[in-house]
Amino acid sequence: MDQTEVLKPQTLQDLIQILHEIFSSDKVNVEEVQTIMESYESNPLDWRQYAKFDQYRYTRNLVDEGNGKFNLMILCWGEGHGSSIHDHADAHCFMKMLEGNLKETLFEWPDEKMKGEMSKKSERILKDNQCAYISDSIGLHRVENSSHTEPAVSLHLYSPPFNSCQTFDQRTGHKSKVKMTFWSTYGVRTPLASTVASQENN
Ligand SMILES: N[C@@H](CS(=O)O)C(=O)O
Ligand SMILES: [Fe+2]
Repeated sequence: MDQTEVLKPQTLQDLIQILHEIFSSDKVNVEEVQTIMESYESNPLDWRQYAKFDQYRYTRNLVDEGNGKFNLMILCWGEGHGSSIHDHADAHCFMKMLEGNLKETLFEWPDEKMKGEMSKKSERILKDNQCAYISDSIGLHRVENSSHTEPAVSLHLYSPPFNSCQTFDQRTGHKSKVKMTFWSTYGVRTPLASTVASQENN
């Protein structure tokens, strides 16, 4: 057993340091990462500086760039917020609950030749400190905070990092490529002006 497998991170900073050690090797052991992420007991004092919500949709807030090996981010889900059905660009995706609950619905990849309703594989509720794992070989998912009264906060690790993915229309299976952005980086809100300006220049 590696040393990292027996360490329990006491803080988010601790967890980040352990993740750096794990990912410095070329082979990722999915179970090891999942166990370490699950063993961190969420303390809002560790992460509240990153937890920035939007009124209309879930936000993605970058916490650490993992020496180029992974992106670690905090996602903030207001009441009723949810994602589209999407893939994960051939990356490993770990998703740990920091606060509240999220519903994850798994879907099969649609058959390119056959249009029609996408098939649901399963669904589950992710709760306190639980860490889920998904990759494109497992399938596609939609994530939702179905609570009308409680927000939810989750910690996501993607390796290798990516900034676009595909989203899918549940009724037809039709896919589109979307760019993903950060609402904040290292606790600082992404300037809106820079995005607007660069779009105007194109
Ligand atoms: N993969 C999604 C979040 S989730 O629904 O798993 C994202 O990075 O925005
Ligand atoms: Fe996802």
